[in-house]
Amino acid sequence: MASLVSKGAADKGTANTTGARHEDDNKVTTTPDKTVKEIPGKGRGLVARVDIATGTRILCEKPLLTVQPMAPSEVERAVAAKLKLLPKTEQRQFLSLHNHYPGRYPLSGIGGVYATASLINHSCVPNAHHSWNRGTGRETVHAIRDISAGDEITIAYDRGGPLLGFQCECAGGCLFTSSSSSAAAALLLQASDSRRLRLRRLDDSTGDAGLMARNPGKSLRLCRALLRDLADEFGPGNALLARTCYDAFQVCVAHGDLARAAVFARRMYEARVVCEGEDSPDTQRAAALASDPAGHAIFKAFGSAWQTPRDAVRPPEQDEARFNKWLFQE
Ligand SMILES: C[S@@+](CC[C@H](N)C(=O)[O-])C[C@H]1O[C@@H](n2cnc3c(N)ncnc32)[C@H](O)[C@@H]1O
Repeated sequence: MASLVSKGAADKGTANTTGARHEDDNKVTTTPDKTVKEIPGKGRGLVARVDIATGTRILCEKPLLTVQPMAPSEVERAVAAKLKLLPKTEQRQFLSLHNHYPGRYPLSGIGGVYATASLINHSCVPNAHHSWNRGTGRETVHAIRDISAGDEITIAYDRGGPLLGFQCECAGGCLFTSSSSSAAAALLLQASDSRRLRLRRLDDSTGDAGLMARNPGKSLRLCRALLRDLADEFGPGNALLARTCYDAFQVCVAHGDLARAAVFARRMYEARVVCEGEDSPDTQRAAALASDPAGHAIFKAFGSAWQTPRDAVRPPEQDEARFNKWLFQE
């Protein structure tokens, strides 16, 4: 979409892997920009060999194999059958991946089955984001922070906590918790911890359709608080940020406010470009909504009390304080 400022993979050039070359085309885990290394406490991990700028596509990979959804007891058999059909090198790659349930499910305990993406370890403060591109049928990994040569490339497996199923050794918040004794680190941790608690609470309430209908002003204020915390905690390109922009978009569009809805859709687009790339269906949908917010199914669903045209006059975006006052109706 020409009118939007692209900050994504297509424009970034420091690392040499781009969407143009698919990783599965050569099935190597060491490329000019990244390699596999032993990481203390985590097994193998993926490490950058060059500086990688935010928004760069690090990986674009087809699964080694896929199985249709079925009962858990049948998955083991289906995986075994598919595995037999793969070339020997790929069978070996598959079997070398980490198994979460080695005794019980020797094959299906190996979760995501990608030759390279499956080697990326978790961090509570990740520098990359992984997502499934349903349009191309590939898993993509994008840098969501600038990554320096020698840094481990990490993703967030989930929202952290006990669900991970292993003792997290990442250099993010949880490391501070377990081993840091410095006062500065303790302060950082405290700020980050309370932000994360707030994040979870806010995240649970921002998508509440009842609140959007009854009290859109409050809904928007919750989105504002969440967006601020998300940017502080995870940087500019994260999927939660895109989702929160979508919540704010919905609040506005459901009450007929196309001017603000268009701004939130554009921000959602910008966040998605960074973490998923231009070819992601969700990025493309965000771009379409930014051009035509009224095309959304819930346009004016809760009335038209906030009605504005898409191109209504607004403060200049460079004047951040004034612009945000307008955007969040403060
Ligand atoms: C998808 S695999 C990642 C590659 C794995 N390190 C390997 O050598 O195959 C996931 C497993 O890696 C390990 N792991 C990933 N992130 C970790 C972390 N932050 N701390 C400790 N172990 C981690 C855990 O054993 C986890 O079950």
